[in-house]
Amino acid sequence: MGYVERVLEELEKKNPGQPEFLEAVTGVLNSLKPVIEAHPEYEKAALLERLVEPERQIMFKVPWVDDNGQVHVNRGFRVQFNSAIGPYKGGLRFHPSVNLSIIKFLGFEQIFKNSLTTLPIGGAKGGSDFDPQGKSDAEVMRFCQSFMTELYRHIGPDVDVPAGDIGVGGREIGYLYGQYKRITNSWNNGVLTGKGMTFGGSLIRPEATGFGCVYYGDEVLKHFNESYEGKTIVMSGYGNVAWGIAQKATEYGAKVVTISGRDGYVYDANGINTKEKWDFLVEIRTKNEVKLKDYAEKFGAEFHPGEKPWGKVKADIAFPSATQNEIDEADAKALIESGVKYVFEGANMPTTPGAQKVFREAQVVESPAKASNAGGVAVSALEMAQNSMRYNWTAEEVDNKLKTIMKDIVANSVAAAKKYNLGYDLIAGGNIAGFEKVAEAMMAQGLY
Ligand SMILES: NC(=O)C1=CN([C@@H]2O[C@H](COP(=O)(O)OP(=O)(O)OC[C@H]3O[C@@H](n4cnc5c(N)ncnc54)[C@H](OP(=O)(O)O)[C@@H]3O)[C@@H](O)[C@H]2O)C=CC1
Ligand SMILES: O=C(O)CCC(=O)C(=O)O
Repeated sequence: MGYVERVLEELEKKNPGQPEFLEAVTGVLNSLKPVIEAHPEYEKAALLERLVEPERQIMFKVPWVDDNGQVHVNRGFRVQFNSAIGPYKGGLRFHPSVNLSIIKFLGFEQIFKNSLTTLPIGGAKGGSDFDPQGKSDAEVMRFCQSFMTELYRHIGPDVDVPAGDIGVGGREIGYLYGQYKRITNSWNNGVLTGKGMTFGGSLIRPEATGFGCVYYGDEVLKHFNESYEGKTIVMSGYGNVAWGIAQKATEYGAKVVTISGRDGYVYDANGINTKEKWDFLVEIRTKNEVKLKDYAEKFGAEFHPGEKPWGKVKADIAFPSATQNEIDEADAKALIESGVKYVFEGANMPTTPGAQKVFREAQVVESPAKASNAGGVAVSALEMAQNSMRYNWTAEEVDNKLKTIMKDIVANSVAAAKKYNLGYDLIAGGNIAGFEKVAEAMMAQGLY
């Protein structure tokens, strides 16, 4: 049994009931095998064992009161996974499915994603099983205040800098940051990223993950002498990530025809291609009374309740942008039959290992989420830089930096795969390029 297999076996024993975490680690470690073989010193230094164990895992209770005076208790998490290359950095997810396995998988992925950005940020993730959907603003505020009343002692501009993820957008970040400031009596270099533009937020951060994903795809398409012009895109989600993808892909000449949520998907044959439609996505996300089916009614599109968008319409490119494991083997086969040749991942780990195998065998080009959705955290790091400088860059300046970062991520991933004779393998290349920097930093910093 090789080093990687032994580490995976031990990991499985130590982490029962954490399928998402095991899935993420297995995917990464298997693709690192050529690197591990080339570096026998890693085994002696137990580098992989140290890499898969979070530096710190914090779990706490979050009591809050609803509008009727009823008290509820949710569970809060922050997993500070790896600080080898910078302060812990990663989003907070508020969603009923949140548990330790999901936060650990996201935190583990974040280590390599943050490394790929080339910026000095370590990996972390946090969140709660609180569901902001259906809650009033006042309830969301009280929950955020209670959550931060514990979290504040574990974060700081040089320690850990949280941001948003599913269920945590500008509103939640505002409430969390307000409570942080109240408790600490300090602006503390912004502490959270994704803040509002009037209190330290960076221009382009709301769009960054989606824009970055489209920029990443553009580089890949160029490699195959193709472009977005005239292509049809199927996409899941309608949130922060999907919103940015719809805008930028439209600007690049493609037509995005689907959005989706927990309750089904919408097919808009005319394309999700106007400011009015993009603004409506924000309304679905932020207003309890507006739902996906209202989009269909308002814009003359089709709503398909209870269904996923995969393989239902002819398309060239898929951007899964909702949640983990949302494309399984059957979905992958359906996507291939519908004509899809490229899958650019907006969501974290949206394809199951079985789906990845199907894509690989059919020579569908797939990006790993940690590379193609790194634009969000990259602009978060630019927000940290602007906050430290007490200065704001223009939207154009931030967007240009984002484009360069995404271009470099593709180039570095391709080069890493080439170095190990793996061909044009964006998944292995992304994992290897992200890992190499972290491994070097861990080896240089001694045992910790
Ligand atoms: N925000 C960011 O900057 C970044 C986000 N990501 C990843 O992108 C993905 C989307 O995040 P984001 O756009 O920020 O989140 P949002 O909360 O803004 O949107 C989430 C979207 O996903 C859908 N969704 C959530 N859970 C499910 C589910 N179980 N089944 C089907 N649809 C679901 C939501 O629909 P509904 O409301 O109906 O559930 C909604 O459309 C996540 O994987 C996140 O980790 C990655 C990098 C950065
Ligand atoms: O902006 C950030 O710090 C984190 C974004 C995020 O959660 C992610 O990249 O998955």
